[in-house]
Amino acid sequence: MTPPGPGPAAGRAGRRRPRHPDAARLLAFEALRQVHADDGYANLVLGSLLRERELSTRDAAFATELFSGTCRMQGSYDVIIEHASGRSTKTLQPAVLDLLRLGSHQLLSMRVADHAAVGATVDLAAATVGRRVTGLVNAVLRKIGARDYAAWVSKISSDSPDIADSWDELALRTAHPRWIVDAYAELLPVDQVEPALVANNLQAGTSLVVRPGLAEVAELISAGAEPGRFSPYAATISGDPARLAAVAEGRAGVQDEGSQLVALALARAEAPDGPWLDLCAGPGGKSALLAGLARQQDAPFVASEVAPHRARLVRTALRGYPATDPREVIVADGTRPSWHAGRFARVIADVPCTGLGALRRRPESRWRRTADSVEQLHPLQTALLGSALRATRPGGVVAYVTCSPHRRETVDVIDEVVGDRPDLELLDVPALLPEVDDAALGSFLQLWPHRHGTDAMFACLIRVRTTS
Ligand SMILES: C[S@@+](CC[C@H](N)C(=O)[O-])C[C@H]1O[C@@H](n2cnc3c(N)ncnc32)[C@H](O)[C@@H]1O
Repeated sequence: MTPPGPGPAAGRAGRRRPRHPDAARLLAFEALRQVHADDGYANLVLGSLLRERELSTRDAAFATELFSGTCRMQGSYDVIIEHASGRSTKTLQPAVLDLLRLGSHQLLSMRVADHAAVGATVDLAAATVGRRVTGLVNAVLRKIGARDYAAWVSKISSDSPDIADSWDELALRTAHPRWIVDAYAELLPVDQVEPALVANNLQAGTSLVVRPGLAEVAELISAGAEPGRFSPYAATISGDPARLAAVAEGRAGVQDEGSQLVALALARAEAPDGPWLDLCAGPGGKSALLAGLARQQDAPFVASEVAPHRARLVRTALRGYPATDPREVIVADGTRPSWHAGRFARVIADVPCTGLGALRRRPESRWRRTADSVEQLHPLQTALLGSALRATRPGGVVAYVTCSPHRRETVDVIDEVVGDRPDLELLDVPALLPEVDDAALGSFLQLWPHRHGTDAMFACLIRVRTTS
């Protein structure tokens, strides 16, 4: 990628007269400030700034990589910035820290020449924070540029008393907080921990889903998409999916294949006739697939969501289905249901979770979440699963789903809620998805980006027996 930016004079960045910052770096800086100062979501912030600024395709691609990559790598860059500056990042003005992170990403992870990375970041510092910080930014970035990323990791690992073991070194090298490395190490064979972490740093492709009964994969393929790997409803595409008529008309949408597979498993399980329920529906990806699958079985479908604005997104996701009953999408707290116990034949509880399985799509989230987030979510996850089970009729099936592989959000919740209750039976999820290899965690499904190219979705299917 050819970087926008200053010419050779930038090598004397500290002394020369600053230039106007280029539009791509300015956008990346403003987006980063919105994420850090205003708690914005990286994908939403970036999308809205790109729409507002109308950069050229090349500049938009540069700004996207600079911003998203900086968000993803920031914890490791902070360690490098502390070493290079000899001070804690807590003593730096937050906007200056963001400038140093952006400069670090250009120096250590993008193919931007050192003089251009330093010079353009100094220009950005002068235009945004003020000339008084340009000397500091220049000096720190020059030190950082003296080594490549691997050399910084090995220097810090060998110098630092903070780096206690090889997991710490792996955390620094792959830019993950240590608690996430520990969670992965508990879940995976030792030789797969690094590939799994590395996969979180790779760009996820755009995966599409066709709404059953409204479009066929063949239509997407004839418009330039490739067939998906596992799901019969999936296709992948490069470029803007909104250009496809099926997507624009709500007959297809963007959805990771992992999400498709867990919905498919629920639809394939044996269950009595009767209505289906999505207990935690917003923004509606799984609802849109399940609504089509339910229609194929002549089953009524209800999507329930606690947040009104997310319920509106569910309605939008379902807009392709003709004559959708307005009662198909309701706003309700799934832990205090407004429906009778035992009403539904199939229920999906895709509960709020840390999203540790979708880190490749949410660049900032690994640094925002903490080990405490996992504990904080646990009571809601168990309450929602309990509620899903109460909503299910005898013989019916509940899918408990997370886009996190963390044990506390998956197996521990099942153990706690299902335990050895004789009225509940765990179904073999991988057996319902024979097209997917290497995804069995006992009777549960656990997908992984490095194995399946999907998000790390977890799914458990539970049948409510007729008698206890
Ligand atoms: C992981 S997301 C669901 C994703 C969705 N199934 C999809 O595929 O698009 C979890 C959802 O649960 C909702 N939620 C949180 N607490 C809830 C509750 N008590 N009752 C119902 N929904 C809840 C959140 O607002 C969020 O939209």
